[in-house]
Amino acid sequence: MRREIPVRSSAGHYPIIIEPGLRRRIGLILKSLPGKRSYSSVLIVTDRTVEKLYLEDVVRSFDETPHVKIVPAGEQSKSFSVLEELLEYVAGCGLDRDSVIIALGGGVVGDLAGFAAASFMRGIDFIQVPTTLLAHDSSVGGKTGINLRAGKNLAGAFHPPAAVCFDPETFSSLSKREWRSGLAEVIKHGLIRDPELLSFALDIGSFETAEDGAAMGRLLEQSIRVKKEVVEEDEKEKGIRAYLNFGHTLAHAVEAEAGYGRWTHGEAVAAGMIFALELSERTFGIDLRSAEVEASLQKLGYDTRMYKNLDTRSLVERMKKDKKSRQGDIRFVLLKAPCEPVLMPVSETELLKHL
Ligand SMILES: O=C(O)C(=O)C[C@@H](O)[C@H](O)[C@H](O)COP(=O)(O)O
Repeated sequence: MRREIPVRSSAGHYPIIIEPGLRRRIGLILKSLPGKRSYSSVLIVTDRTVEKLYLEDVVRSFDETPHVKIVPAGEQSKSFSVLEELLEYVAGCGLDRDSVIIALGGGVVGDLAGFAAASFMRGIDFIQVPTTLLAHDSSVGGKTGINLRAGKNLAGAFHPPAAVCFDPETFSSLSKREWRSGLAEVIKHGLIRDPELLSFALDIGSFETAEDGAAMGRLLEQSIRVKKEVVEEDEKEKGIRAYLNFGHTLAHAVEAEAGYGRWTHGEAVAAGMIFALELSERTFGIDLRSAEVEASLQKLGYDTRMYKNLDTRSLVERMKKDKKSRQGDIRFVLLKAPCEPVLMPVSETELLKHL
Protein backbone atom coordinates (compact mmCIF):
# COMPACT_ATOMS: atom_id res chain seq x y z
CA MET A 1 0.00 0.00 0.00
CA ARG A 2 1.24 3.49 -0.86
CA ARG A 3 1.61 6.12 1.86
CA GLU A 4 2.47 9.75 1.25
CA ILE A 5 3.53 12.22 3.93
CA PRO A 6 4.10 15.83 2.85
CA VAL A 7 6.87 17.80 4.57
CA ARG A 8 6.86 21.61 4.62
CA SER A 9 10.26 23.20 4.03
CA SER A 10 11.77 26.55 3.06
CA ALA A 11 11.70 25.32 -0.54
CA GLY A 12 7.98 24.47 -0.46
CA HIS A 13 6.66 20.98 0.21
CA TYR A 14 8.29 17.66 -0.59
CA PRO A 15 6.65 14.25 -0.38
CA ILE A 16 7.84 11.27 1.60
CA ILE A 17 6.50 8.29 -0.32
CA ILE A 18 6.46 4.83 1.21
CA GLU A 19 5.55 2.03 -1.18
CA PRO A 20 6.75 -1.55 -1.64
CA GLY A 21 8.55 -1.91 -4.97
CA LEU A 22 8.96 1.87 -5.36
CA ARG A 23 12.60 1.51 -6.45
CA ARG A 24 11.30 0.22 -9.78
CA ARG A 25 9.25 3.37 -10.32
CA ILE A 26 11.68 6.16 -9.41
CA GLY A 27 11.79 7.40 -13.02
CA LEU A 28 8.00 7.80 -13.00
CA ILE A 29 8.01 9.47 -9.59
CA LEU A 30 10.41 12.11 -10.88
CA LYS A 31 8.04 12.96 -13.71
CA SER A 32 5.12 13.30 -11.31
CA LEU A 33 6.73 15.59 -8.71
CA PRO A 34 4.50 18.64 -8.24
CA GLY A 35 5.77 21.84 -9.82
CA LYS A 36 8.79 20.16 -11.43
CA ARG A 37 9.75 20.52 -15.06
CA SER A 38 11.48 17.49 -16.53
CA TYR A 39 15.09 17.06 -15.44
CA SER A 40 17.83 17.62 -18.02
CA SER A 41 20.11 14.92 -16.56
CA VAL A 42 19.90 12.38 -13.78
CA LEU A 43 22.84 11.09 -11.72
CA ILE A 44 22.42 8.21 -9.29
CA VAL A 45 24.89 8.06 -6.40
CA THR A 46 25.08 4.76 -4.58
CA ASP A 47 27.63 2.58 -2.79
CA ARG A 48 29.21 -0.73 -3.70
CA THR A 49 26.84 -2.75 -1.49
CA VAL A 50 23.59 -1.17 -2.69
CA GLU A 51 24.81 -1.18 -6.30
CA LYS A 52 24.70 -4.98 -6.35
CA LEU A 53 21.23 -5.12 -4.81
CA TYR A 54 19.10 -2.34 -6.21
CA LEU A 55 20.90 -0.15 -8.76
CA GLU A 56 19.65 -2.03 -11.81
CA ASP A 57 16.02 -1.74 -10.67
CA VAL A 58 16.35 2.02 -10.30
CA VAL A 59 18.28 2.52 -13.56
CA ARG A 60 15.63 0.56 -15.48
CA SER A 61 12.89 2.83 -14.19
CA PHE A 62 14.19 5.61 -16.48
CA ASP A 63 13.51 5.99 -20.20
CA GLU A 64 17.06 7.24 -20.73
CA THR A 65 19.98 5.59 -18.91
CA PRO A 66 21.04 7.87 -16.05
CA HIS A 67 24.63 8.63 -15.04
CA VAL A 68 25.86 6.55 -12.10
CA LYS A 69 28.56 7.17 -9.51
CA ILE A 70 29.52 4.40 -7.09
CA VAL A 71 31.27 5.38 -3.87
CA PRO A 72 32.84 3.04 -1.30
CA ALA A 73 30.41 1.73 1.34
CA GLY A 74 30.83 3.10 4.86
CA GLU A 75 31.29 6.27 6.85
CA GLN A 76 34.72 6.89 5.25
CA SER A 77 32.89 8.12 2.17
CA LYS A 78 31.68 11.18 4.07
CA SER A 79 35.03 12.82 3.35
CA PHE A 80 36.43 15.71 1.30
CA SER A 81 38.28 13.35 -1.03
CA VAL A 82 35.13 11.39 -1.96
CA LEU A 83 33.05 14.59 -2.18
CA GLU A 84 35.65 16.15 -4.48
CA GLU A 85 35.71 13.10 -6.74
CA LEU A 86 31.91 13.11 -6.82
CA LEU A 87 31.63 16.80 -7.65
CA GLU A 88 34.22 16.48 -10.44
CA TYR A 89 32.20 13.57 -11.79
CA VAL A 90 28.98 15.60 -11.61
CA ALA A 91 30.63 18.40 -13.58
CA GLY A 92 32.19 15.94 -16.02
CA CYS A 93 28.76 14.42 -16.76
CA GLY A 94 27.53 17.87 -17.72
CA LEU A 95 24.84 18.22 -15.05
CA ASP A 96 23.31 21.67 -14.89
CA ARG A 97 20.81 23.53 -12.73
CA ASP A 98 17.94 21.54 -14.22
CA SER A 99 19.54 18.23 -13.28
CA VAL A 100 18.88 15.99 -10.33
CA ILE A 101 21.02 13.77 -8.11
CA ILE A 102 19.47 10.62 -6.69
CA ALA A 103 20.92 9.31 -3.43
CA LEU A 104 20.29 5.54 -3.44
CA GLY A 105 21.45 4.00 -0.18
CA GLY A 106 21.81 4.61 3.53
CA GLY A 107 22.62 7.71 5.53
CA VAL A 108 26.19 8.03 4.26
CA VAL A 109 25.15 8.12 0.61
CA GLY A 110 22.26 10.48 1.42
CA ASP A 111 24.45 12.92 3.37
CA LEU A 112 27.24 12.87 0.78
CA ALA A 113 25.08 13.05 -2.36
CA GLY A 114 22.88 15.67 -0.69
CA PHE A 115 25.90 17.84 0.08
CA ALA A 116 27.13 17.44 -3.51
CA ALA A 117 23.67 18.57 -4.71
CA ALA A 118 23.69 21.47 -2.24
CA SER A 119 27.08 22.71 -3.45
CA PHE A 120 27.08 21.98 -7.19
CA MET A 121 26.23 25.24 -8.97
CA ARG A 122 25.13 26.41 -5.47
CA GLY A 123 22.31 23.93 -5.34
CA ILE A 124 20.53 21.50 -7.62
CA ASP A 125 17.66 19.12 -6.83
CA PHE A 126 18.20 15.81 -5.13
CA ILE A 127 16.00 12.86 -4.29
CA GLN A 128 16.54 10.58 -1.33
CA VAL A 129 15.94 6.89 -1.95
CA PRO A 130 16.83 5.43 1.46
CA THR A 131 17.52 1.70 1.62
CA THR A 132 18.09 1.42 5.39
CA LEU A 133 15.94 1.99 8.45
CA LEU A 134 18.60 4.36 9.79
CA ALA A 135 18.13 6.60 6.77
CA HIS A 136 14.47 7.22 7.70
CA ASP A 137 16.01 9.79 10.01
CA SER A 138 18.80 11.25 7.89
CA SER A 139 16.76 11.45 4.68
CA VAL A 140 14.10 13.73 6.15
CA GLY A 141 14.83 17.33 7.12
CA GLY A 142 17.49 18.39 4.64
CA LYS A 143 20.67 17.96 6.68
CA THR A 144 23.52 17.03 4.34
CA GLY A 145 27.24 16.91 4.97
CA ILE A 146 30.54 15.16 5.50
CA ASN A 147 32.85 14.53 8.47
CA LEU A 148 36.01 16.46 9.29
CA ARG A 149 38.97 15.12 11.28
CA ALA A 150 37.71 17.37 14.07
CA GLY A 151 34.29 15.73 14.17
CA LYS A 152 31.22 14.27 12.60
CA ASN A 153 29.11 16.24 10.10
CA LEU A 154 31.13 19.41 10.69
CA ALA A 155 30.92 20.50 7.04
CA GLY A 156 27.51 20.53 5.40
CA ALA A 157 24.42 22.41 4.39
CA PHE A 158 20.68 22.42 4.92
CA HIS A 159 19.32 21.39 1.53
CA PRO A 160 15.83 19.88 1.52
CA PRO A 161 15.33 16.97 -0.90
CA ALA A 162 12.76 17.25 -3.70
CA ALA A 163 11.31 13.90 -2.55
CA VAL A 164 12.07 11.00 -0.23
CA CYS A 165 11.16 7.61 -1.71
CA PHE A 166 11.07 4.57 0.58
CA ASP A 167 10.80 1.09 -0.78
CA PRO A 168 10.42 -1.00 2.40
CA GLU A 169 11.30 -4.12 0.39
CA THR A 170 14.92 -2.93 0.47
CA PHE A 171 14.99 -3.38 4.25
CA SER A 172 14.93 -7.16 3.73
CA SER A 173 18.62 -7.07 2.86
CA LEU A 174 19.63 -5.36 6.12
CA SER A 175 21.86 -7.19 8.56
CA LYS A 176 20.91 -7.39 12.22
CA ARG A 177 23.53 -4.73 12.92
CA GLU A 178 21.98 -2.37 10.38
CA TRP A 179 18.53 -2.96 11.90
CA ARG A 180 20.01 -2.18 15.29
CA SER A 181 21.50 1.02 13.94
CA GLY A 182 18.18 2.21 12.54
CA LEU A 183 16.07 1.20 15.51
CA ALA A 184 18.16 3.41 17.79
CA GLU A 185 16.87 6.51 15.97
CA VAL A 186 13.29 5.22 16.22
CA ILE A 187 13.78 4.80 19.98
CA LYS A 188 15.24 8.30 20.14
CA HIS A 189 12.13 9.73 18.48
CA GLY A 190 10.08 7.81 21.05
CA LEU A 191 12.10 9.11 23.98
CA ILE A 192 11.90 12.76 22.97
CA ARG A 193 8.32 12.92 21.70
CA ASP A 194 6.25 9.76 21.38
CA PRO A 195 5.80 7.45 24.41
CA GLU A 196 3.67 5.01 22.41
CA LEU A 197 6.35 4.64 19.75
CA LEU A 198 8.92 4.17 22.52
CA SER A 199 7.04 1.26 24.11
CA PHE A 200 6.39 -0.33 20.73
CA ALA A 201 10.05 -0.07 19.66
CA LEU A 202 11.45 -1.27 22.98
CA ASP A 203 9.05 -4.23 23.08
CA ILE A 204 9.83 -5.28 19.53
CA GLY A 205 11.79 -8.14 21.09
CA SER A 206 13.77 -9.18 18.04
CA PHE A 207 14.79 -7.87 14.66
CA GLU A 208 12.92 -10.74 13.04
CA THR A 209 9.73 -9.23 14.49
CA ALA A 210 10.74 -5.77 13.28
CA GLU A 211 11.11 -7.14 9.77
CA ASP A 212 7.50 -8.21 9.77
CA GLY A 213 5.68 -5.89 7.35
CA ALA A 214 3.10 -4.45 9.74
CA ALA A 215 5.53 -3.84 12.60
CA MET A 216 8.10 -2.29 10.32
CA GLY A 217 5.52 -0.08 8.64
CA ARG A 218 4.42 1.22 12.02
CA LEU A 219 7.98 1.85 13.25
CA LEU A 220 8.88 3.63 10.04
CA GLU A 221 5.80 5.78 9.68
CA GLN A 222 5.45 6.81 13.30
CA SER A 223 9.13 7.67 13.53
CA ILE A 224 9.04 9.67 10.30
CA ARG A 225 6.05 11.61 11.64
CA VAL A 226 8.03 12.70 14.72
CA LYS A 227 10.89 13.83 12.52
CA LYS A 228 8.52 15.66 10.15
CA GLU A 229 6.83 17.56 12.97
CA VAL A 230 10.15 18.76 14.37
CA VAL A 231 11.82 19.80 11.11
CA GLU A 232 8.68 21.56 9.90
CA GLU A 233 8.72 23.70 13.02
CA ASP A 234 12.47 24.37 13.00
CA GLU A 235 14.16 23.52 9.72
CA LYS A 236 17.51 25.21 10.40
CA GLU A 237 17.98 24.10 14.01
CA LYS A 238 17.47 27.45 15.68
CA GLY A 239 15.54 25.81 18.51
CA ILE A 240 13.69 22.54 18.97
CA ARG A 241 15.45 20.69 16.13
CA ALA A 242 18.44 20.35 18.48
CA TYR A 243 16.30 17.88 20.47
CA LEU A 244 16.73 15.42 17.60
CA ASN A 245 20.34 15.33 18.77
CA PHE A 246 19.36 13.46 21.94
CA GLY A 247 22.12 10.88 22.55
CA HIS A 248 24.26 12.32 19.76
CA THR A 249 26.68 14.47 21.78
CA LEU A 250 28.42 11.41 23.18
CA ALA A 251 27.62 9.27 20.10
CA HIS A 252 29.44 11.54 17.65
CA ALA A 253 32.45 11.72 19.99
CA VAL A 254 32.48 7.91 20.29
CA GLU A 255 32.26 7.40 16.52
CA ALA A 256 35.16 9.78 15.87
CA GLU A 257 37.29 8.59 18.78
CA ALA A 258 36.85 4.86 18.07
CA GLY A 259 37.37 5.48 14.33
CA TYR A 260 34.42 5.92 11.95
CA GLY A 261 32.86 2.55 11.19
CA ARG A 262 34.02 0.81 14.40
CA TRP A 263 30.54 1.35 15.83
CA THR A 264 27.51 2.02 13.67
CA HIS A 265 25.85 5.40 14.16
CA GLY A 266 22.85 3.83 15.88
CA GLU A 267 24.98 1.72 18.20
CA ALA A 268 26.77 4.86 19.33
CA VAL A 269 23.46 6.73 19.66
CA ALA A 270 22.02 3.95 21.86
CA ALA A 271 24.95 4.29 24.30
CA GLY A 272 24.69 8.08 24.09
CA MET A 273 20.98 7.97 24.94
CA ILE A 274 21.53 5.88 28.08
CA PHE A 275 24.27 8.28 29.15
CA ALA A 276 21.95 11.25 28.50
CA LEU A 277 19.06 9.57 30.33
CA GLU A 278 21.22 8.97 33.42
CA LEU A 279 22.55 12.52 33.22
CA SER A 280 18.95 13.77 33.06
CA GLU A 281 17.95 11.69 36.08
CA ARG A 282 20.83 13.11 38.15
CA THR A 283 20.27 16.67 36.95
CA PHE A 284 16.53 16.80 37.57
CA GLY A 285 16.26 14.22 40.37
CA ILE A 286 13.66 12.22 38.44
CA ASP A 287 13.19 8.62 37.37
CA LEU A 288 13.20 8.16 33.60
CA ARG A 289 13.46 4.37 33.78
CA SER A 290 16.94 4.48 32.33
CA ALA A 291 17.76 1.03 33.75
CA GLU A 292 14.67 -0.45 32.07
CA VAL A 293 15.43 1.24 28.74
CA GLU A 294 19.03 0.02 28.97
CA ALA A 295 17.92 -3.55 29.70
CA SER A 296 15.63 -3.50 26.63
CA LEU A 297 18.46 -2.15 24.47
CA GLN A 298 20.86 -4.79 25.76
CA LYS A 299 18.29 -7.48 25.00
CA LEU A 300 18.34 -6.26 21.40
CA GLY A 301 22.14 -6.61 21.39
CA TYR A 302 23.28 -3.00 21.93
CA ASP A 303 26.51 -2.48 23.89
CA THR A 304 25.41 0.53 25.91
CA ARG A 305 28.75 1.06 27.66
CA MET A 306 31.23 0.71 24.83
CA TYR A 307 32.59 4.21 25.49
CA LYS A 308 34.13 2.92 28.73
CA ASN A 309 37.04 1.56 26.63
CA LEU A 310 37.77 4.97 25.11
CA ASP A 311 39.91 7.77 26.47
CA THR A 312 37.62 9.92 28.63
CA ARG A 313 39.51 13.16 28.17
CA SER A 314 39.57 12.76 24.39
CA LEU A 315 35.81 12.16 24.38
CA VAL A 316 35.28 15.39 26.33
CA GLU A 317 37.58 17.32 23.98
CA ARG A 318 35.61 15.99 21.02
CA MET A 319 32.30 16.97 22.63
CA LYS A 320 33.57 20.55 22.90
CA LYS A 321 33.62 20.65 19.08
CA ASP A 322 30.00 19.49 18.84
CA LYS A 323 27.77 21.88 16.89
CA LYS A 324 25.63 22.47 19.99
CA SER A 325 28.63 23.75 22.02
CA ARG A 326 28.90 27.47 22.67
CA GLN A 327 32.25 29.09 23.52
CA GLY A 328 33.66 25.71 24.56
CA ASP A 329 30.70 24.89 26.83
CA ILE A 330 29.38 21.43 26.11
CA ARG A 331 25.61 21.30 25.80
CA PHE A 332 23.54 18.14 26.03
CA VAL A 333 19.94 17.41 25.15
CA LEU A 334 18.46 16.13 28.43
CA LEU A 335 14.93 15.16 29.42
CA LYS A 336 13.41 17.16 32.27
CA ALA A 337 10.47 14.73 32.20
CA PRO A 338 9.48 11.90 29.83
CA CYS A 339 9.28 13.36 26.28
CA GLU A 340 10.25 16.85 27.51
CA PRO A 341 13.68 17.62 26.10
CA VAL A 342 15.83 20.62 27.04
CA LEU A 343 19.22 21.79 25.82
CA MET A 344 21.56 22.42 28.76
CA PRO A 345 25.23 23.05 29.48
CA VAL A 346 26.92 20.17 31.29
CA SER A 347 30.18 20.67 33.18
CA GLU A 348 33.36 18.83 32.24
CA THR A 349 33.66 17.66 35.85
CA GLU A 350 30.26 15.98 35.63
CA LEU A 351 31.17 14.33 32.34
CA LEU A 352 34.60 13.16 33.50
CA LYS A 353 33.04 11.66 36.61
CA HIS A 354 30.52 9.54 34.72
CA LEU A 355 32.13 8.61 31.41
O1 LIG B 1 17.97 15.86 11.85
C1 LIG B 1 18.51 16.26 12.87
O2 LIG B 1 18.50 17.44 13.21
C2 LIG B 1 19.23 15.34 13.75
O3 LIG B 1 19.92 15.74 14.66
C3 LIG B 1 19.05 13.88 13.49
C4 LIG B 1 20.22 13.03 13.88
O4 LIG B 1 19.69 11.80 14.29
C5 LIG B 1 21.16 12.78 12.73
O5 LIG B 1 22.13 11.83 13.10
C6 LIG B 1 21.84 14.03 12.23
O6 LIG B 1 22.53 13.75 11.06
C7 LIG B 1 22.82 14.61 13.20
O7 LIG B 1 23.01 15.90 12.83
P1 LIG B 1 24.15 16.83 13.42
O8 LIG B 1 23.71 18.20 13.12
O9 LIG B 1 24.27 16.55 14.88
O10 LIG B 1 25.38 16.45 12.72
